[in-house]
Amino acid sequence: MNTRNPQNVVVVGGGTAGWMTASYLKAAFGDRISVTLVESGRIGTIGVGEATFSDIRHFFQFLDLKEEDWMPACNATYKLAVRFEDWREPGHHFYHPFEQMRSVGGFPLTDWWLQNGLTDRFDKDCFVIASLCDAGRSPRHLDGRLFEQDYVEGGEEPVGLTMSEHQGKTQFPYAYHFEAALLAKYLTKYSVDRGVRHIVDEVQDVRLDERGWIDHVVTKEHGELHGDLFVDCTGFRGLLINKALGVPFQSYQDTLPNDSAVALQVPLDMQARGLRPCTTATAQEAGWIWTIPLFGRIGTGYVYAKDYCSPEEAERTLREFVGPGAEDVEANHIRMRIGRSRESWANNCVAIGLSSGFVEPLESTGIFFIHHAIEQLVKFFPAADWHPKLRDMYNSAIANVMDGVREFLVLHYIGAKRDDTQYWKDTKTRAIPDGLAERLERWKVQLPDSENIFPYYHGLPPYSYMCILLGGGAIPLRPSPSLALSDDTAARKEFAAIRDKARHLVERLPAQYEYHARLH
Ligand SMILES: Cc1cc2nc3c(=O)[nH]c(=O)nc-3n(C[C@H](O)[C@H](O)[C@H](O)COP(=O)(O)OP(=O)(O)OC[C@H]3O[C@@H](n4cnc5c(N)ncnc54)[C@H](O)[C@@H]3O)c2cc1C
Ligand SMILES: N[C@@H](Cc1c[nH]c2cc(Cl)ccc12)C(=O)O
Repeated sequence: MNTRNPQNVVVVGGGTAGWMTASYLKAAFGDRISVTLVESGRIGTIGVGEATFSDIRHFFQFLDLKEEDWMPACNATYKLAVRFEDWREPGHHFYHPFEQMRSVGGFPLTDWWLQNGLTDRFDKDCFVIASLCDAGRSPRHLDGRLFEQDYVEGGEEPVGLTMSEHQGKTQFPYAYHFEAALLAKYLTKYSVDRGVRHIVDEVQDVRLDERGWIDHVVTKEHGELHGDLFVDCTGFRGLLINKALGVPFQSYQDTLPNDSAVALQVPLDMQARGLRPCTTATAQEAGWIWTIPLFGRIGTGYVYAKDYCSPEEAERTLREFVGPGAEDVEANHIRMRIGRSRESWANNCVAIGLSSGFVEPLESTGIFFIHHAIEQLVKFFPAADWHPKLRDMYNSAIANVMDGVREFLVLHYIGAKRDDTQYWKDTKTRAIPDGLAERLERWKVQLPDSENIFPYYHGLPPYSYMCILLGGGAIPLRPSPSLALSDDTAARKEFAAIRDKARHLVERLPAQYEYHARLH
């Protein structure tokens, strides 16, 4: 048995994963551990404009960072939803918002909507946020007050819980868009100020001891770096976990074929164009394009499967989609490794970020995976005996989160009615993950609920599944038969209350640009 006190942590990699890990570990354990972060000055990071889950606010709270400090430093904006365009048919859009589903008489409002909705827009009938997004509103008034929701700011939200403990309690109404490279820079200062040793150098070799545990890494200019716990944040390379320790990578490519992306950062006049308070995912012939509105620019990119589209074609499509403004901007072509390392923690190495795993950025889950992994690392942090059960529980939690998200993403493709190209036709006949086929049959007669979705914590509540099913339009759905026999007065009242509230808020809330122009 190993008896190495895991107090000296070496983080290899200085992307979002590396700096989020270093800063969080310091915030959690202070000077009771030492943290060294080594990052290459030559090998770049995957720093595109990024979108998050709302849970990321717990990360910032844990580090005691305030929106007014970190947001301007990272060109950050609020994200109220993901807007899906053209997934059902050209010109159609729907939202997946950060807003809890109301229920009436024990049935979700979407069930009542299937029975007898006010309009043909489930999202506008059931969520206030859909109207705020269509109208480009900010979730805060100019004096900083959050618009009134089931989540009441300054209320009773417990602090110090992990994301999984928060799930299902309240739903915070927004997440963020920010520039990942700027956040990494911001967290570098935070970490170094709190004692993280920062080394800019390249790791050239990883030396194992006789049991196959990492003894030290060898750098080009700083010699050997010894540690007890090594965190692999080297991105798609997986330098420690895959290359040195030989942990196999399990691809998700059979069910999620998108393996490439081309990205652009386009400076735009937001004052003239306005600022959408959501991420947009626009379906394309061989994938989809993300549009992430940052303050002063948009981050945009085409995610596609190279079996169906060449990089040149993808770049051309993206540039046409963006229109004027991107002519002088250089495109960043990225090959994505889709899937996960079979184990993210092996011996004394924990992989966090892209080295642990990645699914395409369709629901902005990359940073959520990182945040979740760090919380789990703190929860299962080893003692001197490195009890293998702690490692096993960590590995199960990470595998479940990724496998669950994979299912949710696959649903986007089989649930989308679009089938006008070979790419979209093939989305309807491709293999799907074990378990999903059976769940789909259930959802056709009963909308997703906590009992019939992927059975382990993976960040997504049942209502998220409802949005994708109702918005995509390919899967035939029906209301619970019981509703036809029930009095729908209360449901009608709820639909009317949502419509009135949305109208009231659209009139009173400032435009997203106006709010952010004050903040920045
Ligand atoms: C196209 C695309 C779009 C995405 N969009 C989103 C999104 O909207 N929302 C979201 O949450 N996530 C998104 N992600 C995921 C997100 O970008 C990553 O999860 C996040 O940036 C973390 O990356 P990382 O730190 O693991 O790796 P990287 O950013 O690749 O960083 C790797 C680090 O390792 C260092 N390194 C590598 N080798 C060595 C070596 N030998 N020695 C020393 N250092 C080394 C590099 O210098 C670098 O600092 C997206 C990813 C892709 C590919
Ligand atoms: N707990 C996550 C999950 C979530 C709930 N609603 C949404 C909406 C979107 Cl667009 C993504 C993610 C989510 C969270 O609150 O962030």
